[in-house]
Amino acid sequence: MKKIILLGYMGCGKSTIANKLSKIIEIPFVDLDKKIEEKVNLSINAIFEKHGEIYFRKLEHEVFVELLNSPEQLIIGLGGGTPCYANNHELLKGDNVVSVYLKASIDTLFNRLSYGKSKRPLIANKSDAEMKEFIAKHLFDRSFYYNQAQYKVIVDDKTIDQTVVDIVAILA
Ligand SMILES: Nc1ncnc2c1ncn2[C@@H]1O[C@H](COP(=O)(O)OP(=O)(O)OP(=O)(O)O)[C@@H](O)[C@H]1O
Ligand SMILES: O=C(O)C1=C[C@@H](O)[C@@H](O)[C@H](O)C1
Ligand SMILES: [Mg+2]
Repeated sequence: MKKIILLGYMGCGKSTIANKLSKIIEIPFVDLDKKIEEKVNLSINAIFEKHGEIYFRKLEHEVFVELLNSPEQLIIGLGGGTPCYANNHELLKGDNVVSVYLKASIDTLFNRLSYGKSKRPLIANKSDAEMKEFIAKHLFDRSFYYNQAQYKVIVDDKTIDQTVVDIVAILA
């Protein structure tokens, strides 16, 4: 059974969209960030603080591969950086997955990330101007990896339901 993978920059809506999609198509949703937190019993913030980003990226790769190898059909919501490390982008192209990039503009990401940024260690301490500049550069650097997904859905100006409908159409 194919795994459905949702990917994209922090705040593009992976968790929100995957939760809704999961209810509609009745396939369980696993959030990779949550799975990592459960595995080591630490928040993502604490993992970055205590062990650093390199440790986090190794763990992220391990947990991603474990999920891909699990026997159940799953929707997997990746972390914002997952495709960009440890050759994880190669795993987006396999026959055993359907991968969907939720593509959001810099403005959409900035608006969505302005709420609750303290939980996202990469932007937690940035001012609004710094954050916008950071998102623009970071998104540019990451786009190559995100574009390795098999499908792309533009999420700007769409409601959660509209984006879910677009993904259901891809899966049909
Ligand atoms: N149309 C929309 N589609 C998806 N999310 C939306 C939409 N409008 C607003 N949001 C909000 O955007 C915010 C970011 O969404 P979410 O946390 O699902 O992103 P994410 O991609 O999982 O981020 P992260 O990579 O940090 O886990 C949430 O507060 C969500 O409610
Ligand atoms: O974009 C990123 O690199 C990250 C996104 C989050 O989902 C978490 O996986 C973590 O905060 C790193
Ligand atoms: Mg999320």
